[in-house]
Amino acid sequence: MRLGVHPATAKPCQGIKGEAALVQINNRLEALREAVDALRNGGKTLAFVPTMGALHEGHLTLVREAKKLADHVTVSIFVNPRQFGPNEDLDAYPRRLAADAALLEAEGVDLLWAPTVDVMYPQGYATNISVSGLDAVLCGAARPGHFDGVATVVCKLFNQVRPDFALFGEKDWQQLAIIRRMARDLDLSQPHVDRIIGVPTVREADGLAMSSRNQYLSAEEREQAAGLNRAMRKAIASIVGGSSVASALAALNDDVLASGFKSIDYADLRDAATLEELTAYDGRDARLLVAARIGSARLIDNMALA
Ligand SMILES: Nc1ncnc2c1ncn2[C@@H]1O[C@H](COP(=O)(O)OP(=O)(O)OP(=O)(O)O)[C@@H](O)[C@H]1O
Ligand SMILES: CC(C)(CO)[C@@H](O)C(=O)[O-]
Ligand code: BAL
Repeated sequence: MRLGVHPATAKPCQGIKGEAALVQINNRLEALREAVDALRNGGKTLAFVPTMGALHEGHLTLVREAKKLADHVTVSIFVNPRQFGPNEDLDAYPRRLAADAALLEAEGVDLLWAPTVDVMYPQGYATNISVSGLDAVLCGAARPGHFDGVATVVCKLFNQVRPDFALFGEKDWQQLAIIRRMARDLDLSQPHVDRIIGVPTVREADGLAMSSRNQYLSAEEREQAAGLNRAMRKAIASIVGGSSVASALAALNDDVLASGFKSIDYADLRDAATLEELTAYDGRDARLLVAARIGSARLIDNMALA
């Protein structure tokens, strides 16, 4: 297969076997618009998977689900500076556009949008989207401004790509809740909030949630990192089995630290939709959400209670 890289034009090209190749647009918004119009021609539907690249099976699962939902699939790769804090890993974040494009082409993705920072935030850019309330807890508390950056870039990406469906991983549960809230509050129609689809977390064989940031782990840390999900499953079993939430979370803290993590940002039981903190489990749709640091990585995970 051969990639069709078209920074300045939106015309699809043919792969060497005659199949439509991935069209990659690195820059021009006008070219993106033309490519999107071409895909939508004749009433065809479009599903969109926004990413920051360094693609793994979690991302590719979103792509495969997207293909089931719509005629065409667009993926974006953009490491969004506005969602990184001043001391976070913006510079270290893995970037490997060519390898990512090859993976997407092999999955039959139609269009890859990989804008530069200047295209996304040109000189004079001044607008911020803030989803208040949902962004004050969990990762929002630990990473001030992070979800403003996410909401802002996702809103821009939605306007650029104008998809019928957008797919996000449940691994980033709070992000998904915030994006749905934004889509509802702003009356977005492309996509409509009901077409923002959450895809269950894809895990390694030992339970670790796949994440681009797992690459920061040494071999020893990678083994230890499995302790996070193990401790979560134990805590869930103990809450569902009747233990108090406080005692289950205290044991989870101990277990996660004992497995090699150096600190825990949060470990909470929360209402799955409102993210309200739950001090007792009353049978509602609840999630256990955890963020913890190991080596130079900050890993997150969440699971349903039932
Ligand atoms: N293990 C996974 N299972 C399902 N979806 C995932 C998984 N990992 C990431 N995603 C989803 O892929 C999309 C793009 O995520 P992103 O590019 O930030 O990757 P990531 O692996 O989450 O990276 P990070 O290390 O920044 O958390 C998001 O919707 C995210 O929730
Ligand atoms: C949704 C997203 C692509 C916005 O930059 C990012 O937060 C991510 O990859 O989860
Ligand atoms: N997948 C979450 C993006 C971030 O941590 O910035």
